[in-house]
Amino acid sequence: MSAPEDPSKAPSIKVTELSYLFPDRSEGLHKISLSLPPGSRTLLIGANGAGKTTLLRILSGKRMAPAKTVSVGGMDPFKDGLEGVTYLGLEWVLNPIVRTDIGVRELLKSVGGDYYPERKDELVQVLDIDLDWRMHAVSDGERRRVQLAMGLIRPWRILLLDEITVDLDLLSRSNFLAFLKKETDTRPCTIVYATHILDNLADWPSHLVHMSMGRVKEWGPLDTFELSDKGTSGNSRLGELVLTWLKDDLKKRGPRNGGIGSEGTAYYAGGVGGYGAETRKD
Ligand SMILES: Nc1ncnc2c1ncn2[C@@H]1O[C@H](COP(=O)(O)OP(=O)(O)OP(=O)(O)O)[C@@H](O)[C@H]1O
Repeated sequence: MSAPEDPSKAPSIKVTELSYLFPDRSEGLHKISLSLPPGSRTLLIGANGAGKTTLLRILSGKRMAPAKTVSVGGMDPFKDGLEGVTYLGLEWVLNPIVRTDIGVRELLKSVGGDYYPERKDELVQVLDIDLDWRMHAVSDGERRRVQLAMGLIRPWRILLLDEITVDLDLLSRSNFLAFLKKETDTRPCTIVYATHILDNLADWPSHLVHMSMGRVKEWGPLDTFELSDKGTSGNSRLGELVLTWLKDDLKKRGPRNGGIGSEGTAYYAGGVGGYGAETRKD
């Protein structure tokens, strides 16, 4: 067994005045600055469309940022094609191989399971995976657990997670988050996790980043945020804080489509061609 590595040697993430235009010239990110220390676990929070995926894709080197605006472990992720950065997002989730008639053992082997047998065994246990499953015959959540094991077997230095835990049941997700926390505590690695699900997350992050409309509105270590007194547990206090952020962001953004909804359009009861989810009983 190799000697344990020093967690303090983890890479940091530094973003300086980063603005980003999409190919259609619309603005994706506006003057973002962040400094996430080695070994940090950052929660990236913001409404749909806030810019979380855009930022994560830049950090992973999948999109090019202007020179000197992004440094991951001292390198430019796009130019230097970073070794050790794992980005797990939608494209990765949609990889069709995980829907074919293939066994879990074979899949895990194909992503380095034999090179990292201890990590493989730990992930199989943490994610409660049956090595005899065949991927065309598992549930969505079981498939996602296998995918997570596949993505995490190689010992990454930076992990960028773009809400890929939605299919996990509460216990699997909780075990998974505990595993990630242990990783940052015991080896040099740093995590940024974009999520809308705050269950069991109160004690997880070291840092919070709040994004809205392509900007970072506030960020910093968790203990610098004032958590609401309304919730009794840490979980609901984090939830209250995020709810306040999102309501405020929505108010600042204003209604879409010139506010036609506020002029009486029936969104739910009947909605578009009776597609609405709510049923009026009167
Ligand atoms: N290729 C593109 N060209 C133009 N605009 C885009 C492109 N991709 C995304 N956008 C827009 O940029 C904004 C930010 O998108 P992004 O995917 O980063 O949001 P997000 O915070 O990850 O949202 P979600 O929580 O829904 O995943 C959205 O308004 C989206 O419509």
